[in-house]
Amino acid sequence: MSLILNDLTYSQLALGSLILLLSFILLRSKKHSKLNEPPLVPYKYPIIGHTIDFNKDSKNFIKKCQAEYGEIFSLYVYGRVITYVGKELTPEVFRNNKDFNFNEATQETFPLGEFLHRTRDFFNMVPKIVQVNLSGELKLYTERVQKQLNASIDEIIGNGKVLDPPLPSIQFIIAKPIAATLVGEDLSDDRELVNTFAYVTSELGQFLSAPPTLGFVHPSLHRKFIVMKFNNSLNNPYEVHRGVIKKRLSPVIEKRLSEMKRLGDKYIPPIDILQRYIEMLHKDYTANIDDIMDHLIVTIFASVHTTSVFLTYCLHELVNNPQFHKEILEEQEQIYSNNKNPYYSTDQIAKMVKLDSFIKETMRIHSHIVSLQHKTLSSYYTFSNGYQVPKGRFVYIRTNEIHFDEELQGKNSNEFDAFRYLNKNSPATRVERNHLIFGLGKHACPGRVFAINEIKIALHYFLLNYNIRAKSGKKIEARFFGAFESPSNEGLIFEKRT
Ligand code: HEM
Repeated sequence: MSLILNDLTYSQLALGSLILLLSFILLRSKKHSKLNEPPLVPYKYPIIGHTIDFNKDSKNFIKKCQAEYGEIFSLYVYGRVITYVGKELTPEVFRNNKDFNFNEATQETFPLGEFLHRTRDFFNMVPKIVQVNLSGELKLYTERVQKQLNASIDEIIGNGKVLDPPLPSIQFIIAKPIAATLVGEDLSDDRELVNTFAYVTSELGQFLSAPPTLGFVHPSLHRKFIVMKFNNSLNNPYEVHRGVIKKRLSPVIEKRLSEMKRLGDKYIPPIDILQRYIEMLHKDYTANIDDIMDHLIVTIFASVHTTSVFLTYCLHELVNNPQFHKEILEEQEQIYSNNKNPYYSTDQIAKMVKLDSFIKETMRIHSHIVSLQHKTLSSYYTFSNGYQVPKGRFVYIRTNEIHFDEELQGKNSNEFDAFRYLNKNSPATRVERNHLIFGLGKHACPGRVFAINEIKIALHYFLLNYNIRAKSGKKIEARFFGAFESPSNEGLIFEKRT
């Protein structure tokens, strides 16, 4: 027994030494770069670098580094040198989309392409379809979204309820109208399918979440580990959800293709995003069902969780800031009483300007400390201030700093001002260098018009129908995991207004 233990200790020691050696080699090779790199903030512990300080209190740590090193600096986190840029250099990262790429960097933490066994450019048509056929044709979907939001709010909250925690219920509420838009209203009545739309992203995220400690050995190992976990675990929630989507959609896709073939020009195509994907991906009315399904899955990943998180933050800020409640509610009541139809038109929704400003302000104050990671693709890139980053370098944006910068945001940037954007020609859908929640530049979120529209309608109904308060009676604070912000689990009480 003691011999076995000794053997084990020896192998652990050997592995430990190997990790140390590899890490030193990697670190030394980085020090020998000939480029004029941004300052690497000094750190106490080799290998670990800034990982602990960064995770313990990202906000203050980044603030301290900014105060000392200014616009651009690098940290050594989980075995990787990462460069962080502030408000001056951020537009350069977005503008130079041949030098920096968001998707390439995201693939390291969430390698969706590898999960689905697809090449990098397989999903290239998704942003265009979302931009042109969803956000660009909002009028086609706006009634449907209202109808389904009404139905899901009624189903989940009805005459009043405590949502504790609120996010899972909000995910369901948001998923139903998105399902109606992506695959049609008939399928959006299928509870199991809507559950899949609602929870596939968050359940997969939880299943794969692990601190990237393997990065201390080699930066690429974490990605390899999660791909292995994704492919080899028996309890991967994705497989269950994919099964549900396949079972429901296969017959629908097959039926549509056969009718398209049979009826030719006389075929009246259903209005939904599934139809757009079928039209783009079929050849002579034959299509690989998995190809179509995976495009849809990528669209679900991009849309449901993001929208649900921000709607939840909006509810929290409504509760946290009662001083704005009366004015916002009055706007909703006025729009409601002026409406002669069962549903609002997009023009009427555009008149909810106070609500729009409130949503944009909520998005401003709820940004991750650093985010919008980009991978450097060119052999090196020289910033306008002369600093250079090598190929492969991850560059993060200091989003929170930008979102609270007084020069960019105006007075009292630390306070919540629901009407900060009112009469400023700055709607929530606009991407600007001082508001990065939807990114910036060529790859800025193409779904933002749809998302803001959905959040607005949901809040409009919530405000008209419920008094909302925190279960604890206290201010609701978001949670932070390192630099990553997530909505509080604090319960919300919805009381039906009479
Ligand atoms: C509040 C909700 C949402 C937020 C906060 C959000 C945020 C973002 C961000 C930060 C990006 C990256 C932008 C960049 O690289 O500069 C992005 C990209 C994208 N989003 Fe959204 N998004 C939301 C909702 C949606 C919805 C509803 C859809 C679709 C129905 C969608 C589809 C996409 C797609 C396809 C991309 C990739 C764009 C590209 O690579 O060119 N998003 N989103």
